[in-house]
Amino acid sequence: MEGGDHLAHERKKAQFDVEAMKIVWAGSRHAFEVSDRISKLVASDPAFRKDNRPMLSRKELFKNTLRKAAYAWKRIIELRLSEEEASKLRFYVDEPAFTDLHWGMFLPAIKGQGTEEQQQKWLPLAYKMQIIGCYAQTELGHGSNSSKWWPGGLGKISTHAVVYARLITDGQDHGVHGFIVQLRSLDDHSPLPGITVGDIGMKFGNGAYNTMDNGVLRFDHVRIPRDQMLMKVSQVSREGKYSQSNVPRQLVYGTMVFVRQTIVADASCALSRAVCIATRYSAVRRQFGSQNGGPETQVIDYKTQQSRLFPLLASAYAFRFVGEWLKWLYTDVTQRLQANDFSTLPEAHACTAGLKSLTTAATADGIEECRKLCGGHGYLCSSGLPELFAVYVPACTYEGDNTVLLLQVARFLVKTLSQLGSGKQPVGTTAYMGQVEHLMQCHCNVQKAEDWLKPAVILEAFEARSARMSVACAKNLSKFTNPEEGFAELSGDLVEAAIAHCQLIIVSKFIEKLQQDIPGKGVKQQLGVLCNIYALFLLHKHQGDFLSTGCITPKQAYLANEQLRALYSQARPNAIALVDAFNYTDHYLGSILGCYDGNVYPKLYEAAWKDPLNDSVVPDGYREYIWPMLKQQLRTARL
Ligand SMILES: CCCCCCCC/C=C\CCCCC/C=C/C(=O)SCCNC(=O)CCNC(=O)[C@H](O)C(C)(C)COP(=O)(O)OP(=O)(O)OC[C@H]1O[C@@H](n2cnc3c(N)ncnc32)[C@H](O)[C@@H]1OP(=O)(O)O
Ligand SMILES: Cc1cc2nc3c(=O)[nH]c(=O)nc-3n(C[C@H](O)[C@H](O)[C@H](O)COP(=O)(O)OP(=O)(O)OC[C@H]3O[C@@H](n4cnc5c(N)ncnc54)[C@H](O)[C@@H]3O)c2cc1C
Repeated sequence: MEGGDHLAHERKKAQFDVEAMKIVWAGSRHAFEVSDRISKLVASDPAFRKDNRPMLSRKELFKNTLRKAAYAWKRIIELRLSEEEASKLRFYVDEPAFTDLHWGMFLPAIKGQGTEEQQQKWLPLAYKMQIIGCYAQTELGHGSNSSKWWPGGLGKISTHAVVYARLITDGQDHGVHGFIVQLRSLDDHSPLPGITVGDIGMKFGNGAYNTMDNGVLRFDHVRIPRDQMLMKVSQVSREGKYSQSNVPRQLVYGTMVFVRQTIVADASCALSRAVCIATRYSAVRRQFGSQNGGPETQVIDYKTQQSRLFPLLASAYAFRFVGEWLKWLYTDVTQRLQANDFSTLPEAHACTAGLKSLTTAATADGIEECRKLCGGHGYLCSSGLPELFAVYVPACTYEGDNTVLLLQVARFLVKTLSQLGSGKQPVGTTAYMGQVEHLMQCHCNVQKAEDWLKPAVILEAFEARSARMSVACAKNLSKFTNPEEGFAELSGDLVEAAIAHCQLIIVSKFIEKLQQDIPGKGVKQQLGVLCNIYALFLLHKHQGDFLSTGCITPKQAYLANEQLRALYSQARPNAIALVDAFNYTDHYLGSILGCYDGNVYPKLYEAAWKDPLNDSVVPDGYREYIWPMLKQQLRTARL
């Protein structure tokens, strides 16, 4: 079948209002309209073409990124785009670039840690891109005194950086502080005296993250003017005297709380993109299994395909909603900080760190699973999945290695439990710890599979599992005379307790979302199915935790799996419409397998001929290497 909508029959099966779901996914009608308009603007502009990326050399690739970034900036100015629209435009251009760090970390670091005066001086320059900045924290080796290594945008483009370094005055070390440092001349871009700077080299995957100039930086007797130390948290006077404002020192790391929150939202984008590709292709692809000469089975109808794909679809929605909530939490903590209320900072840190860890790990694994779900064609660059994986997978490492971040959550949990003894009632995401006595001995009362559809039943099982795992860690820790030694020894268990706590947060925020008024025929019902799939899939995957802590019985675990299978059947007719609700353009998806019309095979065939290897029938190198070999074989055969 040529042309037309090859997925039309699938779209007709939908049992809900897809247009209404698009608004839910976007977050609001306004967000949907902005996103829809800007994604189409980018998709229709040939300057933003991206299908040639895997074919380009590093130098060509990088120059191409600079061209796109400059052109994007020109369009932002010409069209007088708002900050929201400009950021959407960069998102849909879909190419990691120095601008991510300029807008995503350099500016927020100055806003969060600079004094009013410093903000007035630096922000206007940065907003107009008269200076370009990056965020330089990580070192080549351990410590904060070797060479900076990794910062994006540093290698070739940034004129300035927020550099994290130890502050020493009068021989006294005051720990790590942030400094604005000019790196390159604003006239000819050459490094300033005493500064060595360059790119750290090619990274994983062709194209992929190699559009970014991650860099190395060394200083040799470089003087930073005193007023370029970011002084909101602590100050050095003209006389060299060090003092601290009445705010927690942890605010120095505030930019990380902000960026981790954006990374959670980004996880839902990356995962939904992979899931959209795999779902559409699974409906297009047919394999054996037909009876009585009918059409072959669509692979999406195999239960095994559903049990791998639908939890990822549900996860994409779950991450979307927890990301929305995390944005609210971040806004709330920011407002409190402005009013000198620092009480919720530890929770905001634990939530952003833990959810960043969980969502990026699941998304990276999920993209790879989607590649496998597409069979052999998933391995082609034209499927879009190899590049998506290569670009995405460092999210498990940047902004804090995922294991290190879970250990931060574990510390927060242990501290919360230890404060129960002194009567401090936990609030927010740890409020359930207040019922620890009940959660330690409660029994799940599921008797039939449908009982697992009750939100209160699911919540109690997840709360009991998390509380019991944290309490077990706390009890074991108390056996050590040296707490740090105990923490190191038990770090494996602590990480698992942190995962249980963060999974509870995601499940509970999905359930809370369903308690809101959600307009649109059948929309809430479909989200209910996805919420249950997400929760029961986690329960099934981690049933060892639930069983070993005595939260559920083996029979109840069996019933949860039975209910999960029934939920997959309910999701099946809606699968294509649920991915259509992401409203992705074919340009953004960048995948032949995931194209909206499902006309996959002619497009794959056509794309193959565009590969540079097919420019000539006989390849370069034939005369030089193949022809002599063939002749040699001929002689050997004659002998
Ligand atoms: C940028 C673009 C954004 C857009 C994103 C969407 C699109 C994404 C796509 C592409 C863009 C990719 C961009 C990637 C950019 C990457 C940047 C980086 O990687 S920057 C470097 C980040 N580095 C880390 O995260 C290191 C991890 N380590 C830590 O976080 C450590 O905690 C530490 C901050 C280095 C401090 O270590 P230290 O040993 O000194 O102290 P700790 O014991 O860990 O902590 C002491 C107390 O402080 C509390 N704490 C720690 N961190 C924070 C924080 N951030 N906020 C608040 N509080 C914090 C900790 O809990 C301890 O508290 P107590 O126990 O004492 O109460
Ligand atoms: C693509 C990319 C972009 C980046 N961009 C930036 C940027 O713009 N600016 C910037 O400053 N940095 C950037 N980084 C650096 C990034 O933040 C660090 O790589 C990250 O924080 C991890 O630190 P590390 O590389 O030192 O890993 P390590 O800490 O050396 O980790 C190595 C291993 O040790 C384990 N480990 C480490 N510490 C502990 C512990 N305490 N307990 C148990 N296990 C532990 C980890 O789990 C990991 O398995 C970027 C990195 C990447 C890959």
